Formats: sequence, structure tokens, C-alpha cells
Amino acid sequence: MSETKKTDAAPSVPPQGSAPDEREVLLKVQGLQKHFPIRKGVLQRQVGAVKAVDGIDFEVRKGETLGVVGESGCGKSTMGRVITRLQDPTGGTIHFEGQDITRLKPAAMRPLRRDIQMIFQDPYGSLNPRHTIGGIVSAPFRLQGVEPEGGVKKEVQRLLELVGLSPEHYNRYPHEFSGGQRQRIGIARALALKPKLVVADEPVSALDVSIQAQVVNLMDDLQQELGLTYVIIAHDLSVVRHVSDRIAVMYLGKIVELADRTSLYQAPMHPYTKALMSAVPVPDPKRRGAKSERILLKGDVPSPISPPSGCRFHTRCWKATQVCATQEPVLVELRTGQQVACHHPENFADQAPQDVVLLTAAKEAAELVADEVLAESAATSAAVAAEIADGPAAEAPEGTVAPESAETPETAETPEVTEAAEAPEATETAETAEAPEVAETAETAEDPEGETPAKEK
Ligand SMILES: Nc1ncnc2c1ncn2[C@@H]1O[C@H](COP(=O)(O)OP(=O)(O)OP(=O)(O)O)[C@@H](O)[C@H]1O
Repeated sequence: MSETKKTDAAPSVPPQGSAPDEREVLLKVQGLQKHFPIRKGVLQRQVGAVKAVDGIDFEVRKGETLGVVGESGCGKSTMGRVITRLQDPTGGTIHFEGQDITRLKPAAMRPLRRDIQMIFQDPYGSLNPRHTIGGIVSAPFRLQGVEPEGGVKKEVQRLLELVGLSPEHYNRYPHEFSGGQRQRIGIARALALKPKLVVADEPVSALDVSIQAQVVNLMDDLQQELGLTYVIIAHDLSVVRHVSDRIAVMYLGKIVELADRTSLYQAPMHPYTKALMSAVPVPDPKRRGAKSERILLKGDVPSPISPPSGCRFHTRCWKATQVCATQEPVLVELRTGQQVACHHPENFADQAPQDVVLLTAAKEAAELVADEVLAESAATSAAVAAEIADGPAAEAPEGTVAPESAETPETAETPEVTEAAEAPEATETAETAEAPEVAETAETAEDPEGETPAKEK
């Protein structure tokens, strides 16, 4: 996608978070779950469940754009459908403007449908081919029994102009329009009732790359003009990069990182975020460097029917140690405005520094990560850990595992890490020296050949 309007500077590690957002909370989601039952047999007994969304928390403030990214199947669309109450949640709560809408019946939800609208991915499938554009865009007025000032036709023509189409298109049919124009029609329909919250599910992924930026820019302009609040769902970061104030990264039904855009881009903390970011093409060859080394994630996202234990990403993570397989990391705010669920975050002090032996899966995953990336990852994490250890202790908020002192293991590891950055193969020695007893245990469990690798820290 080409450049869109908002820009972000890209120096190294960001300052310790940005000022807290004072805007009023429009949407608040707590512990949200959506499990689809799997039924079998004549009696249709439930034998399992697809845990599409499995306990997520976030807020969206008035006027902001929250981007939601993650690979296919991680539960983004389900989350979008549940927060707009097109589907019922299995657990958790959804508050809109302070009102609990989690269990509202369709009749009670009806007036709220004006305030919460959705834009769909497929501009071909989401417009009825037998209806004229006028009929499609005016549908919300009919369904809600609203008579706009000046009449429906005039208002629809105004909406068409607002999204960059000609009012003369009123009597035309969807097949007469390109993909980008159809998505504009979808946007006009979503805006008809002046909603407060618009959830856009992959609004541009079905469009040509050259058209994507136009549509995203249109959404951005409309946000300024109409004071809209957006949740924009996308499968990669390039779409949401320039329009989001904050970004939530989802993996297998969970949010693994939630941060303001600047922090996320300058210093991603979850290895999965880092992998997603390495997949975003850098258009300017001058800005390519070690960072353009791709992190290739092995295999597909595991099944949401039986997600991996502990951290769900541990089966594909090149940093995974034993604790990752046994303990689910909690989403905590490690820097102001940057929440992450990881035992061994990037660009921050290790949260489980005593756990140093890589899992077998991590060894395999590391084979797909370029040495430069591993080295850079180790170096930046060590540098930030050292910076934090030297700086004011107040940086780590309550509830986070902050480095205890300059003598903490992660600081002690810093020299080896720097060494590892230069010569990744040297890490084996470092690990044996640091935690021989852990290495022994893990070796027996994970590595029958006795080929225990060191954690890249
Ligand atoms: N109605 C349903 N019944 C059963 N399983 C479902 C249903 N809808 C979604 N799922 C499953 O829930 C998981 C999450 O799906 P979802 O469409 O939310 O993911 P996604 O991240 O939006 O992926 P994509 O980008 O491919 O749309 C998937 O494993 C999917 O198969």
C-alpha cells in the first residue's frame, strides 16, 4: 500500500510511552470470549469448541482509531462481529458509552445499531447486485424508520458525494462499479445514520494495492470531518500503520500486544509483533538494512480448538523457553501505553530471566530467523534492559516484573548478549555458564541428543 496521510517518525527506542489519552472511552471490552461449539452425533452433543476469541480486553476512545492485526484465523473478524453484536459473545462484557450491551436482545439493540456500524471486507459480496446504489445506501434509513432532512434521495446523494462518488450514480447498479468504488458505496451506507463507532473488517484487502491507500485516506478524512471512532481490522500492519492511533496484535484468540502506534513501530515488544513487522515491505531502498531481514514464522497458526499451553505463540517463537510452555503470560503494561503478554519481550528487560533454556520448537523457529535479526533482537533487548536498570526504577508500572537492580540476571547477561550479537554461535557457552542446573533438566526433557541451545538474550 502506498503512503497514507498520517506519518510516523522512526528513530530507535521510543521515549517511555506517550501521554495518557484523556478522551472519553466509547467502547470497553473485558474478558471477551467467543467459542463456537463443535457438535457430533445424532444427539448433537458438544465435543469441543473453536476458541475464536478467548478472553480479550481493550478500550476504544472517542475519535481514535484502533487497528487490530493478526494472521488469518486469529479471531479478528469474530471479535469485530461480537463487538458490533452481530454475534453473541460466549463470555466477558462489552460496554458502549458506559452501557452494558453484552446481552441486549435484538429489540433493545436496534436503536444502538445507528451508533455502531460495520464495513465489510468484500465490496462485491456485501452489496446486493439487484438493488440500485440509491436503494443500497438508503437501506439504513428504511430499516431504522429515519426520514433525513431534505428527504432520503437528497441525503443519499450527499453521502455519495461525501465518499467521492457522483450523485448521478444513484440509479446505477453495483456491477457498474470498480472494487474501490464499491467499497466507497459500502462506506456511504455505513455512515448514513451518522454512527459513533465504525468497525471496518479488512476494508481494503480485496482491493488493488493502488486503490487501498485511496480508500484508507477517505476513511481518515471522514473521521476528521465526522468525528468518527474506528476499529480497523487488517491481516497485516501495512494497512493500519498510518491510520491507527493504537494497534492491537492478536494471536490465536488473544491480544499479545496493545500499544500506541509509535511505540509499536519503534520498539515492538512481542516477538510475534516483530515477526509481523518484518513482513511489512519497506518501499524506500535507503531505509532497508538489517531490519529488512524477514522473520519467517514456521507453519500455520495452531488450531483454536486446542491452543498450545502457556503462551500460545511458544510453538512458533524463537525465544520460547520452558516457562512459555507452562505459564500463560498476562497482558501487562511494561511501558506507558504499551501492553504486552510475553515472558521474553523484545526491547525490554526479560520477564523470566532465570528461564534460559530454549525449547526444541524455538530451535526450529530460530532456523527461520536470520542471524542478523537474532543478533539485533538480543542487542536491542539488552540495551533497553541496561537502560532501564540504569534509569529511574519508576518506569516499570505496578504489576510488572521489573528488573530488581543493576545486578539482575538480565543485566548480568548483557556482555554475553552483546557478544552474541556479534557471534550468535557463542551463546552456547554463555548459557552453560549461567544456568547449568536448568540446562540439565531441560536437556533431559527437551533434547535427548544433549544439543541444548542457548536462549538468545
Ligand atoms: N461460525 C463459525 N463456526 C465455527 N467456527 C468459526 C465460525 N466463525 C469463525 N470460526 C473459526 O474461528 C476462528 C477465527 O475466525 P475469524 O474469521 O474470526 O479469524 P480472522 O482472524 O478474522 O481470519 P480471516 O482474516 O481469515 O478472516 C477460525 O478458526 C474460524 O474457523
